[in-house]
Amino acid sequence: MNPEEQIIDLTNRLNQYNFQYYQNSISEVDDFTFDKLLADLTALENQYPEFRQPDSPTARVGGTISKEFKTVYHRFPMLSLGNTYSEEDLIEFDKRVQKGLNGQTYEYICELKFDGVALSLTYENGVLVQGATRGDGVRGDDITNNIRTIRTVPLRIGAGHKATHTQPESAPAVAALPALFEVRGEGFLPLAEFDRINKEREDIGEPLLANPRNAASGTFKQQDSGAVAKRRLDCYLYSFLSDTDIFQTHEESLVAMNAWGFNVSPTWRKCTDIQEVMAYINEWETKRFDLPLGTDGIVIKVNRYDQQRDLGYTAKSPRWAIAFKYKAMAASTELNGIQYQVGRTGAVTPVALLTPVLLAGTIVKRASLHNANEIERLGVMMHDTVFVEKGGEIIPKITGVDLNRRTDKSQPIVYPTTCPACGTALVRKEGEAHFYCPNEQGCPPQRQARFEHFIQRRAMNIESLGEGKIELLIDRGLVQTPADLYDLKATDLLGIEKVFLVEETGKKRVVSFREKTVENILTAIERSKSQPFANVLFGLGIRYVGNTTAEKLVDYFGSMDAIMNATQEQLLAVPDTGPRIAESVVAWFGDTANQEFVERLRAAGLQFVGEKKVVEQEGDSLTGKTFLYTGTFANFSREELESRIEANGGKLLSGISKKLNYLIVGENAGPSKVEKAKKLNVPMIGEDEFMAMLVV
Ligand SMILES: NC(=O)c1ccc[n+]([C@@H]2O[C@H](COP(=O)([O-])OP(=O)(O)OC[C@H]3O[C@@H](n4cnc5c(N)ncnc54)[C@H](O)[C@@H]3O)[C@@H](O)[C@H]2O)c1
Ligand SMILES: [Zn+2]
Repeated sequence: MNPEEQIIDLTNRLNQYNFQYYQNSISEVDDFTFDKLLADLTALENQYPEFRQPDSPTARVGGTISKEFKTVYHRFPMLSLGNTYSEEDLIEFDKRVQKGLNGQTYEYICELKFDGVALSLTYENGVLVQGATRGDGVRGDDITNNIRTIRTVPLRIGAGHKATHTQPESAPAVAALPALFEVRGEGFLPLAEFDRINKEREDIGEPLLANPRNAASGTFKQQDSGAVAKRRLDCYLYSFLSDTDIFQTHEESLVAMNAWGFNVSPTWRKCTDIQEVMAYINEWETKRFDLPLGTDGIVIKVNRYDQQRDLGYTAKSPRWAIAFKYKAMAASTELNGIQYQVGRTGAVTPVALLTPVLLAGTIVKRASLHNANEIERLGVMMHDTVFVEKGGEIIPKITGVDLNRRTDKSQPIVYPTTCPACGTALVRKEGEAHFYCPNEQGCPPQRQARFEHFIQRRAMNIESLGEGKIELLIDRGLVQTPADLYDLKATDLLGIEKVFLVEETGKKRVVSFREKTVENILTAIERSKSQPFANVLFGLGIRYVGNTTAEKLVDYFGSMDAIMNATQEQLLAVPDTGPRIAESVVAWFGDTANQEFVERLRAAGLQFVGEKKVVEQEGDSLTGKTFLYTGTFANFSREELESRIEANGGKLLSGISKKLNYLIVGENAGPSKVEKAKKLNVPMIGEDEFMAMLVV
């Protein structure tokens, strides 16, 4: 390729990566590769400015705005940051700052570079009035409703908010706040929350989220803020902007924001020279893994605002700041074996067993390999030397094979064709990454996991049976299915015990049923009979039926019998229920073993009817008509709108199809829905027209 072709090629590739990253929350390459390509393009453009493309990613903030949200213009542009992976570049940056400031003294503030999504929050008279994404830097998406779900974001400043941590310096009083100001920060999904969501997804058979950053970005872009609230997003604020300057330095603004109740990470530090910056970088290289969120580097900012102004901006980023990015922590070690774990839904997950190696401060012995495709993609063989990396995630992953160190010892990995636990031939459905053991009733790990699912707090809440006790009951033949729990008697349990060998530590652990334990367990089992129906439905362990779906099904159908007898068609009418869920529910209740299981639970006295907000029939003016809505309404909340539709005999559909009779269009309607409705000639009505239909 000649330089021009190279420039065009790089421009197109980077624009495509940007599009996937910002629009679809997908990383097609890792950040290091992306940054390297961008640096290559910058160098080429400097050398051959005549070939530079008008849509070059080197001069623009990478994001875009989306059609689903209202577009808002930023009062102050939201820029990117220059970045580097090397200390030499940092020294260069420091020299540029020194030169730019003509010999004045200066200080830096170092902060962690939080790996999430840039957010801008606008406050008017102390009240949060707008929350937006960075978008293309000039315009962003208005995601105020989603940002309001973040508990640490104050909706009003000054009213009863406390600093998240104490700082020695004194901060200005809230009274000093200008009537209009903006704070900026990084929205993120805490690692523990990311883990929790993925466990839950694994539990109900959903594909796992790739990493916390992309998960956060995807979550902020969801239309349903109720769903957003369920993922406990968080946000660290790191910048304050207003028309009138109330601070002289960045440091003052951090201290004040914290004092006013904004969530400011306490990890920042003032550094008087670049050596101190280096020390900060070294200190946080491994310490950052103890933080509750993913970080990918540190940000260095000139402290004084007047000096920031003197240094100014490029088209894309401030000259007074730079990001130093850590290369992903990698280590190489030998792959000794693969453990194939069978989950509750029968999905087989390979886990790599490694020669223990030190990585980012912890000893790593296991790494995730996801599925058979991943093994193939990596081209990894048994006894290969592999690279393990710790990125934003908690579990390290294998990122590649050191082919230079492959020897005759390396053996192809033969993916099992039968279940490692029960020997049944594995199956793989079209379009699925996992192999499954279809022996749902008889496969021991599946059975065990079904119990664990059933007893969890959000299902039947019999957690006193956790930690090896279920295993023991199964072992002794006391229970086969969770329904058997309801037949247990004190005399069955008293005195049984088992000694487990804990693999990790090599120590023994005794699980025994003493009098007190037995009493607790039986009480919890008895109490579980009054757990709400939605918990029971979730506890059944139907694939794809998580908590939220269970609640929606219960709200819609009201009883177990109605759900058992529902056709796919009827299930599809439940809000947010697609064909995948509908099929899975019908298939599950069609199985005779499952039917018997359900009947035994009924006999045991579990709740089979929803504490239904019984929709009181108001009339039948909407009978036979189907509805869907988009946007927000002056007279109804979403819930009210839904119940009014039902109360008047109408049906809510989950998506736009030819079957839809009316799309009710509110304020801030989703343009994609409107477009689709137009395409399919679905009549669109406003709130007033809908209200008129109710009265008829
Ligand atoms: N893998 C991919 O396909 C892909 C594609 C596009 C972008 N990217 C990654 O994203 C980067 C570009 O994104 P960018 O333009 O947002 O730049 P950036 O993420 O490197 O830096 C700017 C951002 O840093 C964030 N930030 C975190 N902590 C901060 C702090 N303490 N102070 C100030 N800002 C802080 C802010 O959100 C800010 O917008 C690339 O360098 C690349 O690493 C990756
Ligand atoms: Zn099996």
